[in-house]
Amino acid sequence: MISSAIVAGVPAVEVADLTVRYRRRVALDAVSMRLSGGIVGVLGPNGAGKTSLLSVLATVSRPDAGRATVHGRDVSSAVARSAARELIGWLPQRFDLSGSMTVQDTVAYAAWSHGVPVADCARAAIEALSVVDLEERATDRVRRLSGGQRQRLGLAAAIAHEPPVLLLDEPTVGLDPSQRVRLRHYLRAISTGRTIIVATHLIEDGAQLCDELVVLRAGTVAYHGSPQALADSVAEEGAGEDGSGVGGAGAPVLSTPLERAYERLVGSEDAG
Ligand SMILES: Nc1ncnc2c1ncn2[C@@H]1O[C@H](COP(=O)(O)OP(=O)(O)OP(=O)(O)O)[C@@H](O)[C@H]1O
Repeated sequence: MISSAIVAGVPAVEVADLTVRYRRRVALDAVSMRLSGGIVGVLGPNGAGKTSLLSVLATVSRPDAGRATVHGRDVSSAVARSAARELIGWLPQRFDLSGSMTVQDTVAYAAWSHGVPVADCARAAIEALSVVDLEERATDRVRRLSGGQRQRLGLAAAIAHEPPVLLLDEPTVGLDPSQRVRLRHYLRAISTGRTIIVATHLIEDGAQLCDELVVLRAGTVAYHGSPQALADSVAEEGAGEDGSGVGGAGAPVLSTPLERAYERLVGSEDAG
């Protein structure tokens, strides 16, 4: 499905003046961006608008104004939405899995619900499970998996129909450090030819996983560019420091230029 969806010159994701409101609260305020390939980290503190952005792209919610397209398909138009859905893999922040289903059936069902022919679903499930090293658990009931394994199962379910665009909302939350490293490794392994958008409040994800960063602050784009360029924006100012941190007594220790640049953009509320 990846290659057939990609049209030369059409960005994988395009968002123009996207606005999302919840009553009077503005969650996204005329946000615009174009994304084409690689792993994009959408960073920002709590309430910055990350989930609101991903929910619109995932066709889960509709914007109040503006437009969003995935490989040219308008995700907010009733007509184009179902076509867009087949191009998108979506791993929400919280998801329910039936504990009584087997691991393989869970992924096969996800594949079928995204347009994979019934005859191909079992194979698609095993392929997706092998990406996240869960193929040996294929016949186990979901209830027997650990939290980290469930997260990997969620990822397998999101990629089983081989979507060109993956939307992952806080995929590393709740994982221990070694599981976070493992999940990032899986994401890197499947990133070729895809656009993977990872909403996270962990600057560590941005530094270790992402090719590109979009930093949201109060529903607006505070930064869009490479992690390196963001880090460079404060690196020179840090000359003379030993790199061990900033701030006085009681201030958080921010040890890398990227952390310091991010902190400068979003304030001390959440530096990862
Ligand atoms: N269903 C809702 N009803 C009312 N307000 C909401 C709703 N969902 C989100 N909001 C508000 O919209 C703003 C953006 O929320 P959103 O969940 O998109 O941010 P976020 O960056 O994903 O935050 P977090 O890191 O906490 O998940 C916040 O002020 C939030 O309180």
